[in-house]
Parts: sequence; structure tokens; C-alpha cells
Amino acid sequence: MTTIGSVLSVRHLSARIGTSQILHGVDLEVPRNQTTVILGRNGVGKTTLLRSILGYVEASGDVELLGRPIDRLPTHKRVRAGIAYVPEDRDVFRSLTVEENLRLAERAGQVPRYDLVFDLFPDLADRRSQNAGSLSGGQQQMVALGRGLLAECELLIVDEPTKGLSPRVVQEVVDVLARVKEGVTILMVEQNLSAAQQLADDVVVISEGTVVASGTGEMLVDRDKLRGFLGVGRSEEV
Ligand SMILES: Nc1ncnc2c1ncn2[C@@H]1O[C@H](COP(=O)(O)OP(=O)(O)OP(=O)(O)O)[C@@H](O)[C@H]1O
Repeated sequence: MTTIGSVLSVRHLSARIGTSQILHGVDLEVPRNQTTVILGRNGVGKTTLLRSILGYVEASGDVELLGRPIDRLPTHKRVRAGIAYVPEDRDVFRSLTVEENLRLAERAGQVPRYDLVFDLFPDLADRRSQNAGSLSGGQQQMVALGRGLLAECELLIVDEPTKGLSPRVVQEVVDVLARVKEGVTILMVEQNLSAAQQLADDVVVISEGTVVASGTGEMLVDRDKLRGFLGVGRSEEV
């Protein structure tokens, strides 16, 4: 089923939460060494899609990582198969130091990639003994990304990495992700269009739990067309 060159293939993925049907047969391919950005209005199911791929939300449909079905696996086995996840709330342990937060991501039988992480985020190397709770939002995002990258992974899934950050810090995070994407395949939700434009090789637009458009990053240039896909009016910010 996997398209040649895809790291992740998703077919007919549907998910309910409680009595609500959130995803309605999502199809998605994430090509190797590319960054695929998921866009969509609030509440259309973007986070649910990521959480379904990881097995946190019960879903029907097929999910393959490098051609291997993973949809029957529990979350920890999907992670062990090579998916790293940086959730929207970042899940940084505030009372632990930067180093302790990173250490939690070490995996048995694998050499942790501290050199890679500290090379990407030199600020974290300088702050390794600092409590994560006292870091800025941008620095906490670096810790979350660092944790995701500490073990080898085939696919890095990142949910709204720039959410709630000031414009200056958004750009810092984008610059870091631009370096991260050189070494790993990424699937991310990103609502900030400027950030999405700088990072996306491919774009997938979700509306009401289904894919309504997909294409290359060029799709983000034509804002009127994008408004149409997103279902927002001309006067609304895109
Ligand atoms: N645990 C839950 N219990 C009940 N409803 C939920 C739960 N999680 C998500 N939902 C609902 O599912 C729908 C999709 O939510 P989801 O978080 O996937 O959307 P999203 O596109 O990521 O939105 P946002 O951009 O606001 O984060 C929303 O209507 C949301 O209220």
C-alpha cells in the first residue's frame, strides 16, 4: 500500500471521540525527507489525526510506517517503530532540569543523540542544569523537540510548535525547525501561515475531519484559493 518514497501512509482513517465522528476517512502520504504541513481551522480534527496516527485515539483505517502496518500496535510500539511526537502542550516537566527532561527520552539499546540535540539547540547545552519551568516558551519548545530527536526516528510528528509564542520567538522556532528538517522527515500541524510557508514541502488541508486539498508548499502562495479550501471568508485572517 505504501507509495514508494513514503515514510508514512494513512488510508481511510476514521475516528470518533465519544459520540462525535471527528475523522472521516483521511488519506495521507508523508514523503521521505520532506516536511508535510497540515492546515485547517480550529476544531477540524488536526490534533485528533496526529493522535490517531500515534494510537492515542482509537481509529479505524490503515496506518503504515515504512510499509509496515502499525495501526494495531499500542502507542509505545509505534514510537519504538520510529515515530517521535512533540505534542501541542509540549509536555515539558517544569520541575525537572533541561538535562533531566532530555534523559527521559533515552531509549534502551540506543545511544542517545546528545551531540545532535546540543548542536541543534546550543542554548539548551548552556542551560542543561536550569529547571525547565523557568525557560521561555521558545526554549521549552526546543526541549520538547530535543526530546523528540534524542532517539533515532523515522518520522517526527510536531503539533503546532509555534502556538502561543511571540512573533520573534515564532521565527526562532521556525529557524530551528528549518535545520531539523534537513535530517528527518516531518509531519506537522502549523496554523501560522508564515511559519508553514517557510517549512512546508507539502501541504495537506483538513476540513471537518477530511482532506479537502493537498499539494506542494506552493499552495500557500495563493491566499484566496487557500481561503476557499479552509472555508474562511475574505475578511478573515489566513
Ligand atoms: N477528548 C475529547 N473529548 C471530547 N471532544 C474532543 C476531545 N478531543 C477533541 N475533541 C473534539 O474533537 C474535535 C477536533 O479536535 P482537534 O483537537 O482534533 O481539532 P484541531 O483541528 O486540532 O483544533 P485546534 O486547531 O483548535 O487545536 C473538536 O470539536 C474537539 O472539541
